[in-house]
This record gives sequence, C-alpha cells and structure tokens, in this order.
Amino acid sequence: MSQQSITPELRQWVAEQIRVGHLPEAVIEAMVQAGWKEDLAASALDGALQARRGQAPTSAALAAGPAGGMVGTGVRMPGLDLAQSPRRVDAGDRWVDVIAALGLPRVVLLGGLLSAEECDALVEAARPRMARSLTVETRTGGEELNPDRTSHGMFFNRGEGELVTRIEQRIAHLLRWPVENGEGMQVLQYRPGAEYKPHYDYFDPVEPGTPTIVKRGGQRVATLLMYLNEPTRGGGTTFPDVGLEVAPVRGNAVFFSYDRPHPATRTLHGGAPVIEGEKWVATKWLREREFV
Ligand SMILES: O=C(O)CCC(=O)C(=O)O
Ligand SMILES: [Fe+2]
Repeated sequence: MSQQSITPELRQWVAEQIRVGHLPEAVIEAMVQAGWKEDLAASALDGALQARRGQAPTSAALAAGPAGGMVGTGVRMPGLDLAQSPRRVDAGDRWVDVIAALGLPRVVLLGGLLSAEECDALVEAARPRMARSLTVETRTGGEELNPDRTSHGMFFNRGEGELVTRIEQRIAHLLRWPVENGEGMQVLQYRPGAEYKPHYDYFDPVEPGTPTIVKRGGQRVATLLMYLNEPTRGGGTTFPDVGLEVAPVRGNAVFFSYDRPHPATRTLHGGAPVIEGEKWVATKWLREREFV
C-alpha cells in the first residue's frame, strides 16, 4: 500500500464502524493495524463524521434550540440549554445571564461569565507571557506569524492553576462539554490599531496540514470568547455574514458553534481594530473529542 487513497469501500466501512458505535480512536487504530497510514485513517474518519452531520441544519431547526444536546443531524454539540428561554443559566459555581441568541450562525451572548476580579487576575497572569500572536498554519500543521492577526497572545495549559481550572470547569458545566475536549485557554491583547481579520476557527478540511492537526481531538466545533476588559472605542467582535458586532464588555462572553467545518455555518468572525484603549480577551476552543 504505497499509494494509499480513501476508496468508497473504506469510506463505507468507516461510516459503518461509527454508526454501530465504535469510538473514533478505535476506528483509527483498527485502520492503522490493517496497514493504513494514520493521516489517511484520520481524514477518512473525519470525512465519515462530516457526512454524518449531513447538510447544515435549517435556520428554523437551529432557532428551535439545537446547540447543546443533539443537533438536528444527531451529532452532539457543545452549547447551552435554551429550550425554555431562561434568563440565566447555571454554570456550576455561578449563574450566567443570557443576553441574546441567534440561530444561524449559532451565537449566544452571555453576561457575567467571569467576575471583574477573575478578569483582572487572568490579565495579570498572562501579561508577562505575551508574544506576537501566531496562528495554526493549516498548510503544514505548524504555527506562523500572520499579518491578519496583529494582537499579542499566550496559551495557558489546561488545568494550569486554580483560577484557570475553576474557569474551565465553569465553561464545561455551562456548555455541557467535557473539560478534556477543550484546548488550553488563549489570552489575546490588542493595542490601538491591532485587529484580527475575519476568519473561521475550524481547520479548513482542504488544507494538507489539517489531518495532522485534527489527530489531537478532532475538529474544533465551538468557540467561547471572554472579554477581560473594555477598550474605549473599537475592538468589537464582528460576524460579517450577519452584520453582527458584539461589544467587548468585561466579564461577558460570546459563544458560537459550527457543527461542520464549512462556511455554511456562517461563523466567519473577526476582532475589529481597537481605536482607543486596549482590548484583552480569553478564547476557549472546543474540540469534538479529548484534546491531548
Ligand atoms: O478578539 C476577537 O474579538 C476575536 C478573537 C478570535 O476570533 C479568536 O481568538 O479566534
Ligand atoms: Fe476566531
């Protein structure tokens, strides 16, 4: 098997394994045992999982409250239980306000996720570790400086210290998604003029580096962006497909999810340039499976 490719038979076999309930890791392991390269096994698996998600749910189905629990297509997704339009949602050690929700893209604005003290403590813990932001380079799977992203940033390890652990547990409770499926929390600092041009957070399936990246926990399926301070002007989070701009308010957060790595999710978003003051945010990306 020198020139391996994903045949229809392989695709069908993978889909069947997933359908009968085998864990994705076990399916990859079985393919590797049978002589398939791990990269190829991972992309065959992702193809099968994507196919299972089927077409993008209709906006009506999404508006009915798909995020959290089962999506219309039957794949579990992170999200809040908003079925009865609650004013506040229990996040374990704190109640969080639901400010607004949108069906497509799936976006939920949250108030009071973090206390002012927690925001300040995160900024101070991150400050000495800030460096010019890199983005994951999907062509190679490595990291590189990106001119579209002029913020500075750092990553906490998952479970790094009491504060980070507490916030991660709160997020897991709120979004009903295992702590283990989360990447380490990222903190970004934008000075005046800095921005993050519109982009998708999922890894583009057509890029050759993506199979390597998604070996660690599968695709990204959701983002939680937490505002740690308030720039005086500018610095909103924009969703250009729907003309939405979220104001950065300290302690608030914007959640959005994407049940497949496709622009049909309408999750194109960016950090608008800061005009006056500084902007600090923390980002939590959620993966399909355990992120190791
Ligand atoms: O700073 C923002 O508002 C957006 C940040 C973002 O899109 C990201 O960290 O992926
Ligand atoms: Fe983003």
